[in-house]
Amino acid sequence: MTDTDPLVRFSGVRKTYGTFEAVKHLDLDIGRGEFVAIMGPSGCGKTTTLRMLAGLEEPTAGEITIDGKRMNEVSAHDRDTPLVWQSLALFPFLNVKENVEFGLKMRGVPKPDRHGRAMLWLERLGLKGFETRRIDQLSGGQRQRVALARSLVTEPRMLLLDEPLSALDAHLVIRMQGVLTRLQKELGITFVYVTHSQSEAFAMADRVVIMGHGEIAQIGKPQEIFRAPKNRFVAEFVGRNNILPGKTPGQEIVVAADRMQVSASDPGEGALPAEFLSEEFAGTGIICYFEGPEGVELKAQVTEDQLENLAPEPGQRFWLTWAPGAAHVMAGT
Ligand SMILES: Nc1ncnc2c1ncn2[C@@H]1O[C@H](COP(=O)(O)OP(=O)(O)OP(=O)(O)O)[C@@H](O)[C@H]1O
Repeated sequence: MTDTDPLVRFSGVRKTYGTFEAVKHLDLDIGRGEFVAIMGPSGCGKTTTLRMLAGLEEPTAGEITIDGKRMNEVSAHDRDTPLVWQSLALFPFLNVKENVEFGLKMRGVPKPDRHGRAMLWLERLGLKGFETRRIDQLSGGQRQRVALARSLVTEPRMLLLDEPLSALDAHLVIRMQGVLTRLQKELGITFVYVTHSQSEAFAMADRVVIMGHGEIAQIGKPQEIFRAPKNRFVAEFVGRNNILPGKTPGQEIVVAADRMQVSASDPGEGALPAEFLSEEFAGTGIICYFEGPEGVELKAQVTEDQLENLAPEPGQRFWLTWAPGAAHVMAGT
């Protein structure tokens, strides 16, 4: 094994429940120290994929290796792959420190050592002073940090996270995203993070795996997936994209909403006439929705100043244009 060999390899992995194929065929390498997010709509097989990596489900076919060793038959207990998930599963009858120490106790680490390591991780996660609190005396964000400390205290090579932030308020999600990315980079641990949230995946991951119907639809850096979706499924899932007919029959192009320009008068050839429908404030700008030719929905992101100048009224006619370089031709459906 060299450092450049992947830490994890899924080769032709399939998982069926009865006749239902939850994961059809998965080939995926995950590098050492990489932050990979697996994203996709509900039921696409992302949790099943993570559970197979954790050893909680056995693949029906194919092979999963960690560090080059076949893992298919290795139980969760005998793997170095703790899983953090939304429901946390902290022990309510143990206090904060006891929760963090639990994994070490199970591994027979002596008491003074346990104490020192638990305190170190509580401090790293900003939980100093909370050692003797009961779990029900903590906020959601604090509980999540206890869960992380509990998983990280055993210093695993890899941490698996299944929608760990989905129960938190929006402002806490942003803070926890910062905590997670900082920890991951500092520790150099591999993170495999399952989420249905594009903003979480794109904000944190080095690479994003988009899954649909038990298969990988695209793997790439967040920007690649956003700017160059491979097919309609990815383009629609990522959102804020316009999918338009290309120059040749059957071809489709994608233009991201932030690359669409809106004019109140017809700028000439190539402009798409569109009726204004509504607008939506979206943090980074304002998304304007239009109805284009043949009822197709179109989106353009504008600034507040632009919106003020356009002063669009529902039903009003506008023209949408984009620079030639802004259109990405999709490879397939
Ligand atoms: N134990 C099981 N028995 C039968 N079917 C299952 C089982 N576990 C999962 N499935 C099915 O497999 C498919 C994939 O499930 P999975 O939990 O991996 O999806 P997911 O992408 O994580 O979805 P979500 O975002 O809703 O959690 C779903 O259709 C689900 O109903």
